[in-house]
Amino acid sequence: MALRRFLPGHQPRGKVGLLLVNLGTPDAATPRAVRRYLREFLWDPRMVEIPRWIWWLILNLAVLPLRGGRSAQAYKRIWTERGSPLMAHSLALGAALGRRLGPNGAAVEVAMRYGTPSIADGLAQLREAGAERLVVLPLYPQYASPSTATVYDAVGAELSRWRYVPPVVLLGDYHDHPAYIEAVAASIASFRAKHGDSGFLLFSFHGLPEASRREGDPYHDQCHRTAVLVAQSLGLASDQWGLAFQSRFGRNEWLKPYCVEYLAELPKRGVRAVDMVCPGFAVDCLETLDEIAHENRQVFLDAGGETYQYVPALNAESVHVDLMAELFRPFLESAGDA
Ligand SMILES: C=CC1=C(C)c2cc3[nH]c(cc4nc(cc5[nH]c(cc1n2)c(C)c5CCC(=O)O)C(CCC(=O)O)=C4C)c(C)c3C=C
Ligand SMILES: [Fe+2]
Ligand SMILES: [Fe+2]
Repeated sequence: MALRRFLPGHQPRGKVGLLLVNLGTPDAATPRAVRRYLREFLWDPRMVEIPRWIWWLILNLAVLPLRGGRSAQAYKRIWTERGSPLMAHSLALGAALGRRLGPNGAAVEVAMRYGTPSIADGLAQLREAGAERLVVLPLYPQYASPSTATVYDAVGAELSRWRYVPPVVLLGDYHDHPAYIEAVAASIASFRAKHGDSGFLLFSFHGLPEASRREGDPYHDQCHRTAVLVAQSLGLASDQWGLAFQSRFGRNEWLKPYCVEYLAELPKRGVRAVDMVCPGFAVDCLETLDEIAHENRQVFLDAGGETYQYVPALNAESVHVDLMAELFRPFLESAGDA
């Protein structure tokens, strides 16, 4: 699909519609709702790149029956009065950004790549709000095909059904954007000022199959770059921080080191206290609140660790709203609004 883009030096004026897109999450912490969510999410060809018929069999005969119940238990542990944390934090971030940028002539909507509110709904809401230009931001600081690019697929598929497609900008990663690095560093510094500094900071990023790195996905390198820049900004020496990848899925090799193995090794190196941070997750979700803050804590303590703290994601904190506003600023300015 050819998207009409804003042209340099020829920016159309008028209201801009900003769409924040996150992954999606089950609408209840029940095996049925979790299976429905996983079926849509894991059937995306960018998620699992093996022949479709083989994957169909594995997904429907093994993954969904086995994982539905287990994941539902995990979701139950983190569920809130406002539903799934990923949804609650994403909506709160979108609302706060809307309050911040509304006076600049921007409408803000939040959509999920899988489930609801859908990308189709989000784009339609922006059109209803009178947006004459659209800017889409996948809420993933580091680019990966199964996270960032699949958002582009879905936006393109929806707009291919529109008669009039306004100018659209698809934003990419912001893994080394100074405002992002500053926001992550500030959030770690303020957490440590409040709760104490464990002396070692472990950055944990969602994993990807190792094959995707060989095939040119920049995700691995972008995660490293983010961690180096944040560590530099905090003035950390090389023995005061590390990087690992979590959430391995299936039996194939994924990006290494694996977070659980890294944590189990740390006490053997004499590191018995660790602060965990997951800057690849814009908002807290199952992967941070359950896997990192809960399950991996036990891994570290069982291996001889003593202190384990999790630094929350940026969520809807004002530092995150500032960051989002900064990423969108060039598009507001182009309309003479900011
Ligand atoms: C099938 C393999 C998976 C790939 C590849 C993958 C990439 C990927 N995912 C995120 C962000 C999130 N993933 C989340 C959950 C999650 N991810 C997978 C699998 C792959 N992800 C599964 C099976 C699950 C569900 C968890 C479970 O059942 O145990 C989440 C949290 C969702 C929530 O509801 O809270 C996020 C966020 C990225 C950024 C990414 C590529 C880099
Ligand atoms: Fe994932
Ligand atoms: Fe996980």
